[in-house]
Amino acid sequence: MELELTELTVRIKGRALVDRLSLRAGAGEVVGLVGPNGSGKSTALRCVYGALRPISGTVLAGGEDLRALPLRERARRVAALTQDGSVDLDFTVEEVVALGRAPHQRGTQALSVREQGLVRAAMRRLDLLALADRGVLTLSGGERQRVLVARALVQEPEIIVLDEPTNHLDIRHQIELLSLLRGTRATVLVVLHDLNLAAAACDRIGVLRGGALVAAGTPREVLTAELVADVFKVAARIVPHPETGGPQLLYTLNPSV
Ligand SMILES: Nc1ncnc2c1ncn2[C@@H]1O[C@H](COP(=O)(O)OP(=O)(O)OP(=O)(O)O)[C@@H](O)[C@H]1O
Repeated sequence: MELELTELTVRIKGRALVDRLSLRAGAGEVVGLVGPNGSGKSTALRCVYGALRPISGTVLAGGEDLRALPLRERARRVAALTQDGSVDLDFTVEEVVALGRAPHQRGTQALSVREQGLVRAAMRRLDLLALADRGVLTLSGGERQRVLVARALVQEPEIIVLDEPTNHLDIRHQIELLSLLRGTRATVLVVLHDLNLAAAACDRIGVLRGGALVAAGTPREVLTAELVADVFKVAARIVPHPETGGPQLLYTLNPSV
């Protein structure tokens, strides 16, 4: 399902945190949102999953204004993995993953056999089967993050938005998560800080600075040494990945900082 942000603006106390942002993710595309700290990435995502109301602009999912949809319908279409997606109650891993079915259920009905299969499959994909009966409050940060990703998959959304989902994950699980996002049929909008992972995982990338989109296109079009120096204030050499040909950034530490 296509996701389209049009002229999205969020203003707080006269300051535009997001400034006329227009960005489109075609059905099944993985689109990355990158930018320095405070550039408005999380704020833009909050508008998509409905936690924040922009002062102007629209978020269309499959051509329909998300804000006009009933909450349940919105939850069926869009799954969000947020920065503040903590789990406060001491449910087990399996119970939290199963909560992903909530938007599809009526009342307190038990999960169907198919739904139980979805929960098991998501736990398997996120390497959680061995933790199924553990209380989520006892998990490490990375394990908990994987539980939240599994819950989002179980929701079977058309669109997944994720705010720095690789936070807390070791390198194996970062790569597995991004591979999984590439493998899902859902449309993905993902905020990433690691530009090399963004280059590898995304069909297209949007770059935010001061709330405004300053570049958008394929990783190869967007991730140039000039843009990285201009937006991130970092000198990087861009080399082609030996297997994929995609851009990879090499940095040199600056000992005088
Ligand atoms: N409720 C608020 N009131 C005032 N300023 C806010 C509020 N929420 C966010 N901001 C400011 O808006 C700007 C954008 O914040 P946002 O969290 O969207 O940035 P980000 O690009 O996701 O940053 P990071 O990479 O650090 O996660 C920041 O300067 C932030 O301090």
